[in-house]
Amino acid sequence: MLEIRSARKVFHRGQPDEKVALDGLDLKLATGEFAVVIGSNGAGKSSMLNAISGALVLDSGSIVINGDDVSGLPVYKRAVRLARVFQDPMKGTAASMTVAENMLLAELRATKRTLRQGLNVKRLADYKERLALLGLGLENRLNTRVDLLSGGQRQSLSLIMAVGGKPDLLLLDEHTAALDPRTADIVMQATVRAVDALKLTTLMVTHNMQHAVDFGHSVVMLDAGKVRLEISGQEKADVTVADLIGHFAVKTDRMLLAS
Ligand SMILES: Nc1ncnc2c1ncn2[C@@H]1O[C@H](COP(=O)(O)OP(=O)(O)OP(=O)(O)O)[C@@H](O)[C@H]1O
Repeated sequence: MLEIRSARKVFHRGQPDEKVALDGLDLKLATGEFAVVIGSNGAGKSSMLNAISGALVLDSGSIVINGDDVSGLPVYKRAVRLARVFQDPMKGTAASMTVAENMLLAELRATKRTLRQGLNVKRLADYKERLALLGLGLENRLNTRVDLLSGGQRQSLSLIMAVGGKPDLLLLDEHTAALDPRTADIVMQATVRAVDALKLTTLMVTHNMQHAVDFGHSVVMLDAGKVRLEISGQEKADVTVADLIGHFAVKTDRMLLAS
């Protein structure tokens, strides 16, 4: 369960370039809910994810995960409970380590164990099985350094590492945006399988309206640091790309009228 309560963040307060990134944002996600977050550039999507992960300290408001207020916790303490996959395939993995070593690191981080428990036969078999589900041949590259993988393979590995520890919350930050369409599709299918199988509470930010239509239980549209629209249930099942784009268009019309 995730609750964002009246989150507010202003950058460069009182200066000519003041920016209100989060303007009293409220959002509630039930355990196991998969919400897709959309919104125009500057709407506050990244700021919201950063506020959840602890990378951004709120001016006011709170972040509650499974009933615990984590607002005062630093990034590394929240990292035990949540996992994040970034747009940049370089961000989620350690380049100079092998695929297997990266998976071990992710496992140890999630289970709070020490590095003394190394790569054993059982672990390697488990990693192989999990990687095989991606259909990218990564299961045969356990000893390959990650910087030798393609962007798509690397991003897929980031996803597998992120979900391996069954986090309380999964944050997907435009995680398929830098991939070619076929690889993006593979990563999205793997995402949906993992989220469904592990019943992960998930927030996925995307600019891809087809993904917003096709995936998730709900769509949340941010605008100017607030939730502008929430669609779930039958309404979500029936929504089209044109409907979603229409909501962006209303804003544009409003802006034109105001100018
Ligand atoms: N570190 C920062 N310093 C100053 N302003 C910032 C900073 N981070 C974000 N902002 C501003 O806060 C607002 C929200 O930005 P944010 O990056 O959260 O939007 P976004 O919805 O993720 O946009 P995009 O789709 O372009 O990634 C914008 O006006 C942005 O310029």
